[in-house]
Amino acid sequence: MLPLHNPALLRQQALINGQWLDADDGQHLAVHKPANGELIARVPAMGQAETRRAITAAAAAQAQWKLQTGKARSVLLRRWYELIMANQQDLAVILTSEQGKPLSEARGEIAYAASFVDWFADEAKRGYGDVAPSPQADKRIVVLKQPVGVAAAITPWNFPAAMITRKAAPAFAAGCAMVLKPASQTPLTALALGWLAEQAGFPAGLFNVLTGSATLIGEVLTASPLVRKLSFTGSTEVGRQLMAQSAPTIKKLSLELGGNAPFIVFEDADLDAAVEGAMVSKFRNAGQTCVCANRIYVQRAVYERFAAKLVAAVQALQVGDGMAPGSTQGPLIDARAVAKVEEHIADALAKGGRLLCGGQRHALGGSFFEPTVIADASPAMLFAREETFGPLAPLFCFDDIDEVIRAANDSEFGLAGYFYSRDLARAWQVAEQLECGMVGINTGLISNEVGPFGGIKQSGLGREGSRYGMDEYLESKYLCFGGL
Ligand SMILES: NC(=O)C1=CN([C@@H]2O[C@H](COP(=O)(O)OP(=O)(O)OC[C@H]3O[C@@H](n4cnc5c(N)ncnc54)[C@H](OP(=O)(O)O)[C@@H]3O)[C@@H](O)[C@H]2O)C=CC1
Ligand SMILES: O=C(O)CCCC(=O)O
Repeated sequence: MLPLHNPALLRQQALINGQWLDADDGQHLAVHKPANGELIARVPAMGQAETRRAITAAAAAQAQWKLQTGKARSVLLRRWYELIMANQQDLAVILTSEQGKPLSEARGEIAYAASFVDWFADEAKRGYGDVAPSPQADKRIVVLKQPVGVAAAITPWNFPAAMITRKAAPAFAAGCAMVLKPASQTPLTALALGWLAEQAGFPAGLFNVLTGSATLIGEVLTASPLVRKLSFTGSTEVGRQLMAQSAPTIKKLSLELGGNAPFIVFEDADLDAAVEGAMVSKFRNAGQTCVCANRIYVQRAVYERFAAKLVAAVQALQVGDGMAPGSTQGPLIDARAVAKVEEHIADALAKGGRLLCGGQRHALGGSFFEPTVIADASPAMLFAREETFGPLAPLFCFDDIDEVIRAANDSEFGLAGYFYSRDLARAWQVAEQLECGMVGINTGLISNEVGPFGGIKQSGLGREGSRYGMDEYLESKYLCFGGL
């Protein structure tokens, strides 16, 4: 039993058209605690028929929802926000139990998730169009913003709350309905958010949460002509596949995919601040974040000093069950994640990497892993190309700015990049030249509801959060008034 003030938040049925349901065939998925493998709950393994019903319900709900004023939609979103924050502790307990991150981080994620609902409760009132000056005297040109229709969302396990609200809140604000398929490892936070939306007064069918087979649900969502928008956060491989599956129905797409963020420390940087930034960027959520620093480049003059300071900070991390007081790094999500970190470490050590700390599975067993730092990293190593998605910080050494920019941009990914420098001219130069959608300058934490989150190259399409986030759920309709 989870220690919840409100046990009703622990839902073990899926939400379709305002009803809490089991799968048609009664099949379930088990949800386990990554910290110790304990069974927490079972959720329905929904399939194709249930997905079709959810889409039909969403289409019916959307036909009414789009007629509401932005102000009316804003009121419901604000209620949802308030309920999420009122239940912050319970939601964090559910999140930590199924995902593993420390409870303090989970509380932070719930507040972060809620911030998108708060933000888009305001934006709901601002679906402005345009009036363009006409090139002909007898015409007037007006652009209306209209909701795209039914939106589907497929979300990952690493941020089980925030990746949902970052999609759902702008969708509802814009006048769309949603069918959500959360990650199978973390469905409970999603279902709890669905229940709170219901408590907030969302009409039946507006927000449907389907747990179950990714391929079966994904196939129906992408094939359906009623679904006009798909927003996905997850691996580049699955994103590419969903993009192909969405091609026959030409859906509007938002894809927030993998990253391989460079984190650059110039010799004029405030080294203590850079270490602090590297810690938050690299080790937040045990390194399982798409915007995590994956390659840390340090200028030669400060390389060893930075390395020593980073190792001291890493050795102060407390690995443990996320529910245990004082834990600052929980377990990795599963054995596959541990195997990937091990593969990257073994590869680096075989190619001349120098292990400064960590490097092993943690004595706690299961999927706990020691936070690790490897020096003398080189471009031949796997982490130079692939995201590790774990608590491994590789340190590359560089001499000059052109060399480091070339190295940083030598990636198929382009999500986030970070650098530390006190030189203003250099800051502009590097910020402009890094090939990525987001740049942290003298900070390792760029995520908030106000900044546009998203990548370039194979890191994806579109932007989430911010004043741009609602555009992803809106179409522009051009009206040409003639004969005036
Ligand atoms: N950009 C990011 O934020 C994330 C990046 N990743 C990267 O991806 C790697 C693998 O993680 P993983 O969890 O496997 O990521 P996936 O991309 O496989 O999973 C993300 C979501 O997509 C769903 N999904 C998986 N396959 C399909 C499919 N064929 N059709 C429709 N939906 C699908 C998953 O469902 P289900 O859980 O049911 O399989 C989940 O809801 C990580 O190591 C990391 O490198 C992972 C998560 C987030
Ligand atoms: O890793 C991700 O999938 C999303 C990034 C979390 C954040 O918003 O910072």
